[in-house]
Amino acid sequence: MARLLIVEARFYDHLNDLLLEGTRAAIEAAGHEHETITVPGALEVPAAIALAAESGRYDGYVALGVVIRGETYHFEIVSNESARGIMALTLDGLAIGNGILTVENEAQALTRARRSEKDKGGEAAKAALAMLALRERFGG
Ligand SMILES: Nc1c(NC[C@H](O)[C@H](O)[C@H](O)CO)[nH]c(=O)[nH]c1=O
Ligand SMILES: CC(=O)[C@@H](O)COP(=O)(O)O
Repeated sequence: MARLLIVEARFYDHLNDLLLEGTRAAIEAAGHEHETITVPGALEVPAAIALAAESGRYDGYVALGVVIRGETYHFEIVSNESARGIMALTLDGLAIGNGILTVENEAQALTRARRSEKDKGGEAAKAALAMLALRERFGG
């Protein structure tokens, strides 16, 4: 049984609740266990994963959050830099699924967060599990 850490950037409570539902369902359906920690925003997710990885307590990670475009360039910073940080961690060998939504509006977020629709939270969990299986296949 694998232990996954869900790292959620809780910027929009109602959207994160939907993402978490899909993520947790996917992990439990695969017979694994999970814990959840919360950070303020997507920019804090990579560092939180890095800190958790130092503990050696987790086999994989799921990053969750929602970034909705506002009026300024900050959308690009938050979206691109959180993704870049997560990608760097995956290239260091961590099994991570990235379920941080980067969208234009709440309607786009709702469709992707709902388990009954695009279920991006479940998708991210399955990606983390797939990478964990791949690492185990190669003896990591
Ligand atoms: N606007 C959104 C943010 N912004 C906050 C940053 O992620 C970060 O917490 C802050 O800059 C302090 O370091 N975060 C989201 O997750 N979603 C947003 O829409
Ligand atoms: C994605 C963001 O950081 C965004 O919510 C910030 O809004 P604004 O660009 O209007 O300050």
